[in-house]
Amino acid sequence: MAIVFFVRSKNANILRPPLSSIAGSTVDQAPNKITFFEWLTPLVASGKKTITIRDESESHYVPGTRVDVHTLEKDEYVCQIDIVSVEKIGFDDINEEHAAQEFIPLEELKPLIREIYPNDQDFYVITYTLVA
Ligand SMILES: CC(=O)Nc1ccn([C@H]2C[C@H](O)[C@@H](CO)O2)c(=O)n1
Repeated sequence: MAIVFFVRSKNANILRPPLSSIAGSTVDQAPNKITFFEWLTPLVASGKKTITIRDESESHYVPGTRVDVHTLEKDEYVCQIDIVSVEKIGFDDINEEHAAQEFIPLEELKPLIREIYPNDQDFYVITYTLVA
């Protein structure tokens, strides 16, 4: 059983859970590394690509945390990103807006996701910002 202590916000007279226990993932346990296919890393490092769509096993990133980006193939460090949000999405709901944020045409993005994850229906849109 998890016990969550509430703290009084400095800015408002409301009680909120401490940031370390929001959404079931704690900042302490948050992953601090993400890998991308090497061919995609220039898009991440230039700030052109601002989301990635992953399966449940790679969905445990925590908004507000900073993550090191490495290449999948050689595990080379590329840059850092700050996680903004992690939102569940069905494969059928992936649309042109996601494609623009992925910086990949939709007609390429959906087959790519299907190739990586042949059997999944549920995915997670991880939105991030490049750390300057
Ligand atoms: C291990 C693994 O699956 N790594 C992945 C998965 C996906 N991507 C990219 C490809 C697309 O841009 C989006 C959508 O899945 O994420 C990746 O770079 N590495």
